[in-house]
Amino acid sequence: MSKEIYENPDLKKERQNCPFNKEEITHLLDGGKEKTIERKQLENYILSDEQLKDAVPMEYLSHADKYAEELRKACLLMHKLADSPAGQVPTLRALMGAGLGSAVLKEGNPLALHYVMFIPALMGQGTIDQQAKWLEKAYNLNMIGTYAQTELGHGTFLRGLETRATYDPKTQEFILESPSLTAYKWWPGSLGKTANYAVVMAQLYTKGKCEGTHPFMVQLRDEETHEPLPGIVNMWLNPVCISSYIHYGTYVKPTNSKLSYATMVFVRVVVCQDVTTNLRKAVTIATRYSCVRRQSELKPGDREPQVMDYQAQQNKLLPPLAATFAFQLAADHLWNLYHTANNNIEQGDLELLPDLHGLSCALKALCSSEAANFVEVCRQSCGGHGYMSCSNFPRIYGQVTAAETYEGENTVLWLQVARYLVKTRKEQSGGLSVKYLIGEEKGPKTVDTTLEGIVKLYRRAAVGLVDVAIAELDKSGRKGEAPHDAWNHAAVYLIKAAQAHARLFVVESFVDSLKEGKLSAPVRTVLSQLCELFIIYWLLERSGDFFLCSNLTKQDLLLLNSKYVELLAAIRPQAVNLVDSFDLRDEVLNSPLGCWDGNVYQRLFDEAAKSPLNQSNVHESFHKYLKPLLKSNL
Ligand SMILES: CCCCCCCCCCC/C=C/C(=O)SCCNC(=O)CCNC(=O)[C@H](O)C(C)(C)COP(=O)(O)OP(=O)(O)OC[C@H]1O[C@@H](n2cnc3c(N)ncnc32)[C@H](O)[C@@H]1OP(=O)(O)O
Ligand SMILES: Cc1cc2nc3c(=O)[nH]c(=O)nc-3n(C[C@H](O)[C@H](O)[C@H](O)COP(=O)(O)OP(=O)(O)OC[C@H]3O[C@@H](n4cnc5c(N)ncnc54)[C@H](O)[C@@H]3O)c2cc1C
Repeated sequence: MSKEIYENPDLKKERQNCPFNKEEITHLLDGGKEKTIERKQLENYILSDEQLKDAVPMEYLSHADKYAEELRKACLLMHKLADSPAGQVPTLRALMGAGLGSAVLKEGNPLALHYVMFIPALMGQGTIDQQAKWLEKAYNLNMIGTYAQTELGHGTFLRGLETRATYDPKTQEFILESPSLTAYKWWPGSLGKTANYAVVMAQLYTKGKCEGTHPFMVQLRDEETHEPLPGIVNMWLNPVCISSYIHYGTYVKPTNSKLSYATMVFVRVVVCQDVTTNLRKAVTIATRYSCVRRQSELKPGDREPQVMDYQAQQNKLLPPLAATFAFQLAADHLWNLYHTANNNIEQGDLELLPDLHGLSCALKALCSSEAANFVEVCRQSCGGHGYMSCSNFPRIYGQVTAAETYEGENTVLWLQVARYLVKTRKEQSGGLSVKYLIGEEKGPKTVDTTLEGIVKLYRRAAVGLVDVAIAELDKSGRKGEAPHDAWNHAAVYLIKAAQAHARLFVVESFVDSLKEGKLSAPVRTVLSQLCELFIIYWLLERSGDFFLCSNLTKQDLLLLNSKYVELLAAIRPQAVNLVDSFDLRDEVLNSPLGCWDGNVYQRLFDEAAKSPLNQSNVHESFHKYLKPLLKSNL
């Protein structure tokens, strides 16, 4: 007789009479029906392998054992690549980030940097000959690389990196050295124990002149023994300059000195998608749990309600739910810009490089910071159980907050965006992502609170805040301040302008995607409600920006607040159906709170029982420490 599949009755009720086709949203998020089929086949292929399952929860292993266990599984995954039903590239993409990969490698993939930074650096900056020499070796895993840029003393200020690569024309070699403790490469993933090669960013010196930071291929460890090569600690020999600009001993300047930063741009684009995947996990866990959890008393004398029925809980969870769609659609637009810009750059056309740099900085900073805030709200919305390690919130939060720092610390990236906006506004130039700075909203500044009217408010705020920042810079200039001082003293305004620019891009991506998308009426309805909820939410959160730059009134704000709470109530009944549409398997969620069947309490209990401390009634430490204390009559 088939085993009855348990489904929490409340979740079961939530799923009845869903007014839209969940699979249609799944296909939209996957990029089409075929992609969904491919993803599910790959998930089955990976998650059915018993050797990839953890014998004990990772949190109970030592640091060294965690590393060894993750490396064991990472290597096993690489062996499985060849037979993957989805092909190598889609499989690698799925295994590197917060999705399928995190279901197997819960503490992180020791080989991630090899694929996410080392190989892209070779592809983006290596010469044809260098690619011929190294790419096949890297793809065949005959070498494991990392991307070593950050030093103990410098991570942000690349022009301040201390590692030097001095070209010796006699031997036609580069001597790499870390001249000081603060020059030691620090932070690069896999550098400690896994990688035997690295792309090292170093200041290139030739003929006594510093030509700025350039990438170098450096062998770190013996390919057989894995022992660090002699002198690897503070003097690295025999590196090779990647995309060498040394031609017969003479340095030839690249067409754009920032092309050596291209790998970072690529990862910033990828990070937007990855933090969105993590946010989707957090929202799914919190939403399902909030429909299983019953607590307190809403109507006196009634049964304890599902906590999702509190407006306060909806206010916590529905904006992040909407954000997962907003960030996904914006990341898709950015990805398309990346491909267009990269294809142009390969033809020598660098025109889109500033747009790509500006937008990738803006979106990486916005998606990572907003996702981090939203993940924490999701964690808090689950009360004490959200605080448990097994809830998976601590791990998700750690991964998303890391993205606020790596690949360019967010504040620094916001200032890069501001630099790009100020320059664009002043030159009335700029391409794709600042089109509205040129064609700013003309006409009366009256406010209408329709979707189109709200988008116009975002445009006014984006342009207006750039103009406020420029006015601050000009005011400082008139007081005789040097440009760098004026820039520093306008930082608060500059960052506000950059953030408003990023939010406008996300809002327009969401609205445009719904306009252009071939969606069924029911899906369009629910996604339009999420879109309107999200853009009103952000407006209410940042109302000061809008008061500063438009004729928004107190009445308008009260009207928008009423619209907001109406939308909370309208979307509430579809919350579980929307997160079900993400189609995230329990193994990917890796949380008793978010499991599809809602069997939360039994799974929490089973997780607690796995703790080593719960394998005996009295831990040995009692006899060593506590018992003597109890007897000591202090
Ligand atoms: C499916 C897979 C999922 C994977 C999941 C993700 C896993 C990710 C793992 C990542 C691990 C982490 C890796 C790292 O952290 S690697 C190290 C990252 N470090 C950084 O990002 C450093 C940040 N700092 C910088 O980028 C630069 O120092 C900074 C831009 C801040 C300043 O550089 P610089 O001082 O040289 O430049 P200026 O500010 O003076 O500007 C000069 C002009 O150059 C333009 N510019 C600057 N950067 C770029 C760029 N990257 N591309 C293009 N153009 C650039 C800038 O706009 C100026 O132009 P104008 O003169 O025209 O204004
Ligand atoms: C999980 C993780 C993985 C990483 N992986 C790698 C890797 O694989 N390879 C690699 O090379 N690096 C890696 N890094 C390092 C990462 O790239 C750096 O930490 C990051 O670039 C920030 O630089 P920093 O640490 O020097 O911070 P700092 O720049 O020292 O930041 C400290 C403070 O100074 C502020 N600040 C700095 N400059 C300015 C400015 N111009 N204006 C205003 N404020 C400023 C910052 O906003 C911040 O508040 C990783 C980091 C993390 C957390």
